[in-house]
Amino acid sequence: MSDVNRDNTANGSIQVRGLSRTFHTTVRRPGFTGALQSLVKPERVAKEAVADVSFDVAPGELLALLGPNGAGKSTTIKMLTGILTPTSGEARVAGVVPYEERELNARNIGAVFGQRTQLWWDLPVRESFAILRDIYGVPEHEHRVRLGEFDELLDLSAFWDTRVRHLSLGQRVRCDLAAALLHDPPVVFLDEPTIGMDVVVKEQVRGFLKHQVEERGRTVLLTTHDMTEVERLAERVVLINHGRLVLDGTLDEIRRKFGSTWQVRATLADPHAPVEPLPGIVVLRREGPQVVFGPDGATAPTVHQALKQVIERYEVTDVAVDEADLEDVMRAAYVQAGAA
Ligand SMILES: Nc1ncnc2c1ncn2[C@@H]1O[C@H](COP(=O)(O)OP(=O)(O)OP(=O)(O)O)[C@@H](O)[C@H]1O
Repeated sequence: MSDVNRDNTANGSIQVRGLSRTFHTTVRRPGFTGALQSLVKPERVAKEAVADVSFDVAPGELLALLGPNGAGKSTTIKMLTGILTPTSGEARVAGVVPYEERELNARNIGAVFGQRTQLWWDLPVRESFAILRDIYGVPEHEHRVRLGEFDELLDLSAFWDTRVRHLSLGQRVRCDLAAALLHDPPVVFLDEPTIGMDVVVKEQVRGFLKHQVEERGRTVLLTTHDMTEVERLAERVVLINHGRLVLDGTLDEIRRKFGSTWQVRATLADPHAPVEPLPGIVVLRREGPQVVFGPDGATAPTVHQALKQVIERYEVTDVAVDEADLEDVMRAAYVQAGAA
C-alpha cells in the first residue's frame, strides 16, 4: 500500500474518479437444445453496470445517490465498501482505496443495506452488538455510551434481548443502523435504509441520520427512491442512469434547472401600490391587493430566494408559496437525462 492511501487530511471524504464496473454473465438459451448449446458453447455478455462515474463527497456531507432501478447505485456502493473491485477508475474513502485495503476500509465505514442484515440471525441483538464491539476493539465504556445514545434516538432497548430473526423489519433496520455505527466510523453507506418501513419508523430513522451528520459530523452516501427522504436529508444529489452520471448538484440547483414552477402569492398592505418585476421574477397576475409572482425563465431564483425578494421589496400582510414537489422535479430531471 502506498502512503498516499493513508492520507489523514482525507478523513471522512469520498472521492470517485472514472469508476467503472462491467459484469460478464452467461446467457441461457431457451429450450432443451438451447440449454445443451449453452453447456457446449456458453454465450458470454458484458454489462456495464457503472461507467466512468466521478463525484466527491465532502467530510460531514450527506449525498443522495439517485437513479432508476438498475442504474448502478448498489454496484457503486459495493465498490466503495470494498465488496467489489472496479474494472477501471479509482475510489478513495477516508483516504483509503476500499477494494485494496478492505480491513482498513471496514474500520472507517459503516454500511446498511436495507434488504439484508449484518446481524447474527439466531442471536439476541445485544449479543450481536457485543460481537461487533470485540471485532472492532471498542472499549466497554465507549460501547455503553454509544449504545445509550442510539437507544435514545432509535428506541432499541425494548427489543435488544430479542433474537434478530424475530424482529420486525423496522426494528431490524434500526438495530442494523446502530450496529453499523458502533465503532464510530467517519463514513456511512446506506443503500435504501428505509425501504418497506412505516412512516413513523421512517421519520425516526431520518431523525437519527440527521443527528449523525449534523451532530457527529459523519459523511453519508445514501441511495433511496423516496423523494421525501431526499428532501429531508440531502443538500446535494448525484443522479446516475445506465451506469453513467447524468447530474450532480444541490437540490436548489436541480430545482432551478428542472422545476421552476413555483408561485409566490402576496397580499399587499397597500392595494394600490404599483408592482413591477423583480430580478428573475415576473408578475403573473394582479387582483387588487393580491399579486402572484412567478419565475422568469433561466434567470429565476429558487422559491426561497423569491420569497425573500418579494418580502424585502413590498410591504405584505400575507404571503403563500406553491412549489413543485421534488418528485415532479426529479421526474423532469430523469426525463431530460433520458432516464425515464
Ligand atoms: N453480480 C452481478 N452480475 C451481473 N450483473 C449485475 C450484477 N450486479 C448488478 N448487475 C447489473 O448491473 C446493473 C446495475 O445494478 P445495481 O444493482 O447496481 O442497480 P441499482 O441502481 O442499485 O438498482 P435498484 O434501484 O433496483 O436497487 C443492473 O443491470 C444489474 O442487473
